[in-house]
Amino acid sequence: MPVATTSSEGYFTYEPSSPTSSSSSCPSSPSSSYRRPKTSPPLDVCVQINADIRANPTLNSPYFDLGGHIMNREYCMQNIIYPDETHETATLLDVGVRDLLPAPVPPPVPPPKSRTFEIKETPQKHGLGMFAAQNIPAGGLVAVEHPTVILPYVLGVEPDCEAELYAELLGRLSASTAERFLSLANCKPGSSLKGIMNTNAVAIALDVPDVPHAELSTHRAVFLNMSRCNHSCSPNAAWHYDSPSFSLSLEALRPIEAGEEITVAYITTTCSAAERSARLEAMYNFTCSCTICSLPPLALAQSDAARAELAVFWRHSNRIPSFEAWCRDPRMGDTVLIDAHKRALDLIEHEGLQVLDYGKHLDAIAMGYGALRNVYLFRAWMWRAREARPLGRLDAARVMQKWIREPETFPVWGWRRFSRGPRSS
Ligand SMILES: C[S@@+](CC[C@H](N)C(=O)[O-])C[C@H]1O[C@@H](n2cnc3c(N)ncnc32)[C@H](O)[C@@H]1O
Repeated sequence: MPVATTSSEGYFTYEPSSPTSSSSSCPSSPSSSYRRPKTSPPLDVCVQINADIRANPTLNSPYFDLGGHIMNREYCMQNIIYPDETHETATLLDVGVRDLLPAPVPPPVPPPKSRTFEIKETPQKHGLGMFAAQNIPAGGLVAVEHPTVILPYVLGVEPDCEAELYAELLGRLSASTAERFLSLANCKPGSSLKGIMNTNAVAIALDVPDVPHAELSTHRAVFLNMSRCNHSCSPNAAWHYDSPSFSLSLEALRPIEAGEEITVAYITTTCSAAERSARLEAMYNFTCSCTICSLPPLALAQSDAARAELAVFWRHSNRIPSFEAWCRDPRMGDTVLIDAHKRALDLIEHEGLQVLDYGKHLDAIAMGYGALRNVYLFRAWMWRAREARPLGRLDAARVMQKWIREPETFPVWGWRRFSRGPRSS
């Protein structure tokens, strides 16, 4: 069993303990576990990390307290063994999280039947990237993959310990997998394994125990293929993590042509180009040269304005009424809600931001026409909403198909009773 060395300085120590010290429900290799520190980090470290974590909406942890958090951690390293043994995952997890991993790990979502992507050099010298090997329709599955390495979002150890833990984690992978891992990009050359982890990590949510000072559900996962996706501020694909099958899927947000680069968004795409640039520089050490960021100044300012408008779309309850309020209120125009969603769709399509609630706007427009009992437009927009569903979601597609055939079975059919609009049924 690999044994980690003990750090004598700093606010954390970790020591190997018996591999049988905690039971695992997950099929796995022997584990090594590390107890947590006896002391808290310096106050300034706590204050900074607490502020960052509390302010990060993705982490959903507004009361995060680093001191309490790390005192309650007991990390363990363990490999996940898959039924078909075609993949390996080395994990560094809090034992409470490890015990909640799916057992047995099911196979991932079935991968596409034919080769959908290839990894090759990008013409813009962004290193390697993922490219479509065939035409992929909107909602199509590009790839599906188990993670190779998983670790907590916040690893409460001092830098020396961290480097040792990463090295040990890598040592748990086979030589060929470790070699592929080491060939991944590193945006902070010189920072070795930590740099590779941070450059390539995808945030995934794992189940965490419901206890005080629980581990954050957000974890960092590195993938050998998916982590090759480069960033775009108008991405044509998005990652989806499926917790039960322990796999990450990559789905097309709009049609992708054979040979086109497959891109995802590393950061929030609705902030201004200047903000995006600052974040990408700080986190990934590159200047974005995507089609949007390369626009001339006037067009870039218009893009910023469009994105700012989209960012607050759902927050403007005074400007955009709720569906129920619109259905009840005869003083509101028949198309006020529909027009607002159509405007958002136009902005999304212009900006290439299908990553933002594209399907939700289509659903809302179809719902609006359903409430107005406009059979023709209801069918047309429900068709578009159905087409925008990821291809694998067969249940949703079937239900929508039924509504298209029999509009009066749509749950909110005719809810806006005082409509003066066209009524075709
Ligand atoms: C997760 S890796 C992506 C794959 C990487 N290109 C490779 O060769 O493995 C992230 C790194 O790719 C590069 N990169 C990604 N998107 C980029 C973009 N839009 N413009 C320039 N470089 C980019 C940056 O060096 C970044 O640190």
